[in-house]
Amino acid sequence: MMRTRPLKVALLGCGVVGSEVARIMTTHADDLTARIGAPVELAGIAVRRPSRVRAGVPEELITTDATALVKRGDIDVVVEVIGGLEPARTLITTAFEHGASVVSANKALLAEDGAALHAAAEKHGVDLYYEAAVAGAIPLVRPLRESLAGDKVNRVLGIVNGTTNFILDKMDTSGAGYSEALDEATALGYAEADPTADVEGFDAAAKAAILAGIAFHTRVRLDDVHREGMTEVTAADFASAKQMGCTIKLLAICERAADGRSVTARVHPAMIPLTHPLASVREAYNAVFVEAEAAGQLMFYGPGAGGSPTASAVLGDLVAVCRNKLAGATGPGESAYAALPVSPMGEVVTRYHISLDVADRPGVLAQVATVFAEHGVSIDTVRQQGKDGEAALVVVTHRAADAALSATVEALRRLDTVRGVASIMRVEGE
Ligand SMILES: NC(=O)c1ccc[n+]([C@@H]2O[C@H](COP(=O)([O-])OP(=O)(O)OC[C@H]3O[C@@H](n4cnc5c(N)ncnc54)[C@H](O)[C@@H]3O)[C@@H](O)[C@H]2O)c1
Ligand SMILES: N[C@@H](CCO)C(=O)O
Ligand code: NA
Repeated sequence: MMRTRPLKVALLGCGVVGSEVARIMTTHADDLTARIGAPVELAGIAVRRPSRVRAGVPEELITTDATALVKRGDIDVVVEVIGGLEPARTLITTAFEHGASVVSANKALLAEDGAALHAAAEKHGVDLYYEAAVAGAIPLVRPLRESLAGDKVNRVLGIVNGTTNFILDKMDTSGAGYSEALDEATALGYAEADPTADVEGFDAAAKAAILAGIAFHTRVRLDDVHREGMTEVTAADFASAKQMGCTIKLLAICERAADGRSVTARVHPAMIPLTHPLASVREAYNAVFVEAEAAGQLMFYGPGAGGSPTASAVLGDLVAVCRNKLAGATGPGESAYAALPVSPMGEVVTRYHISLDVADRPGVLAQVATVFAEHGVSIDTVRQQGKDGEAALVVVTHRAADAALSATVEALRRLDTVRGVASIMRVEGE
């Protein structure tokens, strides 16, 4: 039966995502009402700069006092699309204290403080939903939290940052250098004025922390995620990748250890074979593989950023939390009962592609091979190309602990016959 008293929604932030949320709430009001079972009313929109013209956004709803809006007492749901840690954290907590459920797109905050926010939501009997925080429009948080709640997820591997995928794709397909590709990403509106969070891997690491936490029923924070950005990937790395039948992607990888007793989460550039489905994820798209014991391998693909796709995920959450409100219930909260330790990067088992500039004389290859053997790292392939008394030596290893692989590289750097390490890249997806 349809309820006539509307559910009241407060929107915090009216930028790229918020303005699309307001637009869709207005244009699709009838459908949203039918799907929820009650009308939803945009009761207020908190902004920082009220003078900015926002096409289609009802002017009378605009306020600069976000705190007063969430404290009003008649708000059923707060949609937080401001971003950053503060004031978002305090506003969300205040919303819970005043009985409102919260829908947020804020991966930085959730990766930093998810546990405390979930606890606060639970204490006040309200929901905290955040599908938009990971991979934009792609349904991933709720499939992991709900659809796969009966399975055992062993691995989540994917491209979760659109800006960096766009840059790497340009470098691969057009031979552009990093800064040229970044300029194009900025001109097209993918990269922000300060692209640090994207290119240094912070954005992807926050998403990896959220995904690992849900997938492994374990608390994983941003600090637990090993993070390497993509600013040092060069055209030479792409040339090496091509020779191996690979491309380079910035990957987020969350894994359960083989013995099941610990987990790892990491973000770094890696070579993947061109035959791997992630290799064909182009431009600013995202794609995530989930490997679960019973389900096998699942792939989620789609637009991971942008106002309208991200608003789609926010609206999906809004419908869900409104339905819960009407039912007098809440959806699933934090599930961290497994409490598995998060192992450091050194314990991750992976493969390296190492390109060395060496002296081209007898015994050098044997010397290099000895360093690998001394660190217990087994070599898969070696390729050598000589020119003018120097040679480029490309070694691809078998799987070994990351600590042993990086110690091998350090020892190689100390050899007189090794003139330089031209590129080191992990190899994934095989
Ligand atoms: N843009 C995307 O593609 C995308 C995708 C997924 C998730 N997100 C997340 O969505 C959130 C919003 O992102 P965005 O791209 O819309 O950012 P944005 O910068 O375009 O919008 C944020 C808005 O919040 C306003 N704001 C700042 N402080 C405020 C305050 N105290 N009160 C009210 N308003 C305030 C800003 O003026 C700005 O207009 C972030 O958490 C972001 O990580 C964005
Ligand atoms: N800056 C992010 C936005 C989506 O979280 C990206 O490029 O993917
Ligand atoms: Na999503």
